[in-house]
Amino acid sequence: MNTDPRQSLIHASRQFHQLGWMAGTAGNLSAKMPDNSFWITASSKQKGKLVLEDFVRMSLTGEILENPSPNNKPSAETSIHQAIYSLFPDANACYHVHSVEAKLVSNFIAHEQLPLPPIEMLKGLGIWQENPKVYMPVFENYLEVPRIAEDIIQRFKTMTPDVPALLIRNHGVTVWATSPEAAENHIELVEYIFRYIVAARQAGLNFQH
Ligand SMILES: CSC[C@@H](O)[C@@H](O)C(=O)COP(=O)(O)O
Ligand SMILES: [Zn+2]
Repeated sequence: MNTDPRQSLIHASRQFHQLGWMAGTAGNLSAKMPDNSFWITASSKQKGKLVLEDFVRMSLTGEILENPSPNNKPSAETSIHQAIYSLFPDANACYHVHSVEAKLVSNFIAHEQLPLPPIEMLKGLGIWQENPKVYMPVFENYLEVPRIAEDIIQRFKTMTPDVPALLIRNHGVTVWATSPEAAENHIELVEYIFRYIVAARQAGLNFQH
């Protein structure tokens, strides 16, 4: 990460908005600067129309370091981005979107792990086994977002997720990666996988591990 990532975040946000994954003000994106601070979308901005002023630069411990517009507040879900950066030091970008499919698949299981289909796309998420049996962690959704962040920290202290992604039930997906471009790729891959899971269920296919 050598430069201001905001243009990459604006580009990704517009793409995701057009795909229906960041409808209205839904979702939030962040990416780190070389000094380990991170730019994150300001809360309640329309995600199809972001401009450079619609971001806040934060420290990893949650202080506002730079705010181009006095009315900006950091994303309501900043604590989740902080949790990801503290757990995964190689993560330089963290993207969170709200697709219909992410919400649907989070309801296909009652427990904490969603089985993923053994499809080729998993390679893009770092899974190179034949017929892999891998899962995506699912967290409960709470109105109080720091409670979700705390659950993420507690669970990932004792287990490493199979893929760099997590679902929040009835809410959306969060991915992390070494760069904004890689995070955009991860979002596209997990959303493809969610669409596949929904379609497989409609077709009566069962790939439970
Ligand atoms: C459309 S409301 C969605 C919010 O509650 C939240 O889940 C979200 O993703 C966006 O919150 P924000 O504070 O704008 O980053
Ligand atoms: Zn959200």
